[in-house]
Amino acid sequence: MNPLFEPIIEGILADGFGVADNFLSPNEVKALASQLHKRHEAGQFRAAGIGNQQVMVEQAIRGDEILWIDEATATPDEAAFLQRVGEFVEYVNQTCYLGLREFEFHYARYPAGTFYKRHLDQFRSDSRRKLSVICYLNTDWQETDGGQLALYLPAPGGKSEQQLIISPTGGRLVCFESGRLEHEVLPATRERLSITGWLKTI
Ligand SMILES: O=C(O)CCC(=O)C(=O)O
Ligand SMILES: [Fe+2]
Repeated sequence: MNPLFEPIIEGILADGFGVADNFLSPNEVKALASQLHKRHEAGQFRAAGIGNQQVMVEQAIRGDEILWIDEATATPDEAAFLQRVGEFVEYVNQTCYLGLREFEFHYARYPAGTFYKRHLDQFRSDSRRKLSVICYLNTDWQETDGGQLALYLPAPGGKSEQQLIISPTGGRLVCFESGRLEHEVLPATRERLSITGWLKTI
């Protein structure tokens, strides 16, 4: 049993989502946030898209900028992050038989005031996306900073759905079934940083 990964798996099996508060250490959070900022200052980020919409339409839906993390150009800290994700994938495959084969991750930077409206992560009809993973890189995040992840949990038996609110606290990892849980990023009053990705089948 892996004490870091097991609670995430148990959460996914029981509730459709799992949370681990110390997936990254405070030092790892700081190192990755600083590399995110360096890459952002170097002009490597692009406005995130949602398909073939116009930019104005897209900004009304999501306001983050992203940069895909490429193994070939990864810094040692980024490589260490991907390595831990790889170990998690292996663990999921041993315990859940989801048949995960690949993963893809990007940095996301939400400038103050931006958000991502309610959506499902398989919107591009990429049904290979099985699990969505988000890891937050925010040091000293306060309740009043906003920017929470809202998960919409379908209630069984036609009862009304439940909204679950999760703060983007540094080091915290959230994982949920991509095709099942609608979710939303609420507006934040300060810059909000994360690494987001998908664990996929072939
Ligand atoms: O950053 C988050 O909390 C969620 C991001 C998200 O939903 C996405 O990138 O698809
Ligand atoms: Fe999403």
